[in-house]
Amino acid sequence: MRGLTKRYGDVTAVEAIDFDIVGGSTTGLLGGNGAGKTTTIAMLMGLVLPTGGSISVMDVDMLRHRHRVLHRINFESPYVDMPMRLTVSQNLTVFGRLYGLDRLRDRIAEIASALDLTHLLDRPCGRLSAGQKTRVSLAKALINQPELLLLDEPTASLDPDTADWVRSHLEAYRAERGATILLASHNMPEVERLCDRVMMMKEGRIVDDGAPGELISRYGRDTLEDVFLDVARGTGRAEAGGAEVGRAEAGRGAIAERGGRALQDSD
Ligand SMILES: Nc1ncnc2c1ncn2[C@@H]1O[C@H](COP(=O)(O)OP(=O)(O)OP(=O)(O)O)[C@@H](O)[C@H]1O
Repeated sequence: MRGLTKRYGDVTAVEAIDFDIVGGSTTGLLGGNGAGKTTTIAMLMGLVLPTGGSISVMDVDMLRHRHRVLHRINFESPYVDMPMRLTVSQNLTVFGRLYGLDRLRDRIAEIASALDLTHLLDRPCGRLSAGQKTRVSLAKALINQPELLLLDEPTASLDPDTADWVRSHLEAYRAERGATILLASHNMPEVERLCDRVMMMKEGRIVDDGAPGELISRYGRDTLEDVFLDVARGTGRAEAGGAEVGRAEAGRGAIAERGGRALQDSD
């Protein structure tokens, strides 16, 4: 993404953000409510048109030719319901056809088995529990074996056991397929576990960027949750003038530098 901006009338949801994501990595997008995470992901998928800037996914200009790459991408969010009256099987069939998959019956049987959904295939999606719905959403998100998987709070409202199960499945999928994952989450232990790198968003900007361990040490904290609170509240070592320290420690190129500048600007 380069200079990516989204304005809704007077509200600037995302402001001139730039980032690259390395193939095969899992990147976390963190930020408080309204920071711009969902808008960023929606622009990546082409669901929301940016006000300015550019997006390239797997060398395809998403704003001009997204149809060339959408079949290699998928998305999951518990906030997006599947059609309620269709059964699990019907829903997966619809999405599988949208992706133009061959041998769709076999693929549905395979993914249903992997996600423990076989006994639910004939049940309408509106009659599933939250955890079951999440497993169906995940099946939909993986049906085309995406190379880029976009996840918006994939474990929100799940019990700890089901959430752990979903995380393990995501880890296994990434390891097996070498997939690239972008994950917006408010769950810090989840981000620490899954992500190689974290981008911190605040008021539409990326204000810091690094591996979870790097951010924790840069802010002089014990957990990513503490770092999150520092960024959200504008407190802590890096926010209180540590941007230079952050840059020097990071020394990891343009994005970390931009994070530092954004912090200085907001100071
Ligand atoms: N369709 C819309 N029309 C107007 N404003 C919008 C619209 N969608 C989002 N916004 C605004 O854009 C900003 C960013 O919202 P966004 O949903 O991207 O944040 P978020 O980081 O995903 O938040 P959350 O963690 O609460 O889901 C917010 O101020 C929000 O009110």
